[in-house]
Amino acid sequence: MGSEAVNMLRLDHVGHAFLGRTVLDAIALEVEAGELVALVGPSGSGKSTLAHIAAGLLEPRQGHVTRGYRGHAVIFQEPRLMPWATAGDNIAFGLRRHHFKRSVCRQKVLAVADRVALDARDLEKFPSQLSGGMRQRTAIARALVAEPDFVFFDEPFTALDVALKRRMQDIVIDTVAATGQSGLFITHDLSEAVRIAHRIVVLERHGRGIAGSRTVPLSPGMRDDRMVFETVQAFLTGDRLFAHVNDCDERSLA
Ligand SMILES: Nc1ncnc2c1ncn2[C@@H]1O[C@H](COP(=O)(O)OP(=O)(O)OP(=O)(O)O)[C@@H](O)[C@H]1O
Repeated sequence: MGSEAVNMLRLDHVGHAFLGRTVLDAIALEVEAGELVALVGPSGSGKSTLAHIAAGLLEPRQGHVTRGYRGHAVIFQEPRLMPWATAGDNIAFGLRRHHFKRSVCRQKVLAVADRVALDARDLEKFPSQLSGGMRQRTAIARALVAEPDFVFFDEPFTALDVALKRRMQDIVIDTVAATGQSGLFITHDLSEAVRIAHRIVVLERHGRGIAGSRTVPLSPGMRDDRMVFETVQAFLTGDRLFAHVNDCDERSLA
């Protein structure tokens, strides 16, 4: 990123506590235009809390959040679709603030559905008639339909199987490359972070602060499986910053 890069998101001295227990302390974080930053750390280290504060869903106890983007969307781990509306209407909900003509809405819904591999018949179905992956693709389409210039991803693919997870990651990689969108991607999966992000920010072992960050070599679309595997191994075995990333994660204890 050049020196002229614009901050799309900036957190200064952000702190938060729940029930008197400090979860985040003196957090400083920046995301530049066109940059996808992955935030990793063990379970309970405060990743979601940080993302929610950054997205304005939670007011921090201390510090400031500065947002340089025009519009953002949030994609959660669960699709959070309206069960009474079809997939097409759920996606169109993402356009509710824009007051487009019906025909324009329809065009935009079809175009974004195509990007996430949902066809016209899928769009007529209700969430209960869709598979888990289709529901999550619908949620992604709803987030992207209004073409936000910043997206918050809160562990969006954790519940998906490996093949589907990959496909979703490819959609994120392609969208960021094609639109110049920026984003903050929360994940506990270092391989996912290495595959999709420009830069990885690591939270401290017991949360609270940021331990450091690393730029991932090559642009996301250029990384093959071998490169991702070798980079993850190098981070885990040769870089102290990542020494605790897999610790204390209840998902790895199953
Ligand atoms: N609403 C809440 N009330 C009280 N404590 C909370 C609340 N939300 C989160 N916490 C606590 O704050 C800490 C950080 O939680 P957070 O969900 O941000 O971590 P995380 O890194 O995203 O974890 P995971 O990877 O398991 O989702 C945890 O100890 C959690 O129990």
